[in-house]
Amino acid sequence: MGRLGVVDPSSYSQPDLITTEHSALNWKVDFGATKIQGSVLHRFKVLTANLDKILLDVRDINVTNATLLAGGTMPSMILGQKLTLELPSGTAKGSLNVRIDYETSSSASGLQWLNPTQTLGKEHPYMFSQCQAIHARSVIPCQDTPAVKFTYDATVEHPSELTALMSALIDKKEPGKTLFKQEVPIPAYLVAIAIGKLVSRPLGENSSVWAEEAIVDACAEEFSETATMLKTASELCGPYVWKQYDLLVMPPSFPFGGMENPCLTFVTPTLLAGDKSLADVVAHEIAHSWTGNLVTNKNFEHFWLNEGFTVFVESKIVGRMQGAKELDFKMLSNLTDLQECIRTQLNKTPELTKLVVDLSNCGPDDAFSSVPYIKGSTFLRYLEDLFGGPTVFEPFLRDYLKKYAYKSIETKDFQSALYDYFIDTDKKDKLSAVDWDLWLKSEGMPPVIPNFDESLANVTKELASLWSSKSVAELADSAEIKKTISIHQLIDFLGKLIESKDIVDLNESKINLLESTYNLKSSKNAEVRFRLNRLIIRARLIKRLDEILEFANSNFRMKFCRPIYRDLAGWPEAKPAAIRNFANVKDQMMAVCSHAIEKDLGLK
Ligand SMILES: CC/C=C\C/C=C\C[C@@H](O)/C=C/C=C/C=C\[C@@H](O)CCCC(=O)O
Ligand SMILES: [Zn+2]
Repeated sequence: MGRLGVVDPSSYSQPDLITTEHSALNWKVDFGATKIQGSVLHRFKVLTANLDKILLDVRDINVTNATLLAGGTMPSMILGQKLTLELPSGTAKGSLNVRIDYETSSSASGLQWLNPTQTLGKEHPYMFSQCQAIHARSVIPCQDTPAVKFTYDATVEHPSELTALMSALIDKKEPGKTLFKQEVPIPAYLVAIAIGKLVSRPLGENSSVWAEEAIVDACAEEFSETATMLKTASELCGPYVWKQYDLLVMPPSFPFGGMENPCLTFVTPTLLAGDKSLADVVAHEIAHSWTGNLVTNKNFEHFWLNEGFTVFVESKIVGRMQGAKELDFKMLSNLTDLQECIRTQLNKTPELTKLVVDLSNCGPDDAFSSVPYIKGSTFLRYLEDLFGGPTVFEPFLRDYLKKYAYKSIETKDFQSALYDYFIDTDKKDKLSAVDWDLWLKSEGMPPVIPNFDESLANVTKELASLWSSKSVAELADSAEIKKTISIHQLIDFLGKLIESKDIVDLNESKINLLESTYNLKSSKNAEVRFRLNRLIIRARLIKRLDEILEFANSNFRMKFCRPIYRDLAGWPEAKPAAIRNFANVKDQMMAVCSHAIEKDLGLK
């Protein structure tokens, strides 16, 4: 790929020379052709005199016409990975409007189209977008870089029996046409749309949950803590500027746990555990309303500024609601997952275990892992402890968020915020204690593990060591395994067991004992089912392969299906069936997911 731009290696669009201020979208959503047809009218601000061309990011977009509205001649276009709009010589600094007529491809990487049979209601089609990191360019010819933030409005024509939602406020609703407005500037990756047979239930004053009718009441119950989470987050981070906070519970093919689309978080239905135990993903997405959506990474090399901060705030929300021990347990549990990710997903690309990565020759989707999330939040907790704990660090966090709200920043901006805040205080000696290079540039696990409260994690550590070191007969006699543990401890314990180097007697009887001891067979919790399936694979129980594949087909959240396929790829007896299964279902996956699994299965 090479280093394309100084500001963002993943974009052609030269945000140092020109920036988008506002985009007006006019879309006809064609479910028959699985395409969006229409136009975008960009209002650009030209930052340099005599700019000769505008470069926009595009992927699989068919541009039919482009018009410079503010004088000048018709630009010519060269389509490819970049759309070049040539400007008349002598173009001055200032405002410039360009309208582009276009249609998306039916295989646009940022869109998914479901036919009625793939929905719960089975009667109506559904479509949705997922633009992070750089898929907005398959939906809109645009400056697809988080260095550029713009407001947008949209007029969307769609089948009148369906509801259209966007990452914006609804401005007007007519039969078959919905108008939207996002008045807070956002990066292109936060433009989002979903259209389906959707209904809503209220969650709070400015908050509702949307889903298909069959599950909407269960969703309202599962996410009933949303308003409390929002309030807690605002107390921590400052005023909530987006006016509305809605959740949309997506079809199972949604590839992520949640996506922080402004005004309308998208969440996976795999959070519906029936006991609110997985609702911390909502706390995470709410936290993004500040960390990520208001203060945004300038490019995806600094993704930890979005995700590390978000996990840090998420864990504080959880801590405020469930107590300090739960907070620390969550941070420690995350470290178990990070260990697994470094050992498996990133074992051939250790450079991607750095907090700040080099994306000159790597697409953001390929670099994605839990490192920015967990190493990033561990770094912030380390800094919090170093500077004197939450009473000192939380006021700094608010100051940082206020200082960079509405901006796009790099890691050095965070460094300077920390220096500016503490340099004239009695904490200034702590600034020189931070080994920035060690934290930002070294590979592997975090260089320092903070002093977390280990009381909840010790229980799971002991259980994992018991289950890995004892035989089935010894375990059956042990009183230890009969002790009650929380659902979060169960998830963490299973994760630790997966991470155990040796598991004595890992066979059918041990899996049976595990299942009966913790009622795993009846568990609706996707995190539990995911880990259990991985243990069944590790136990090489070939007769349970159908069950494993059934789980892999029940949702296409990459966090779950990728490790399952990776594990199956390492099991020669099961690999052919895994490949066959993948071939049967891959068309139901988003491109980001099917491409990743092709790699996991060694098909690419
Ligand atoms: C260092 C990595 C650089 C760039 C990666 C950025 C984006 C990659 C892309 O694949 C999109 C990611 C979107 C993530 C959305 C939500 C996550 O928080 C979900 C985490 C996993 C899960 O819970 O399912
Ligand atoms: Zn996130």
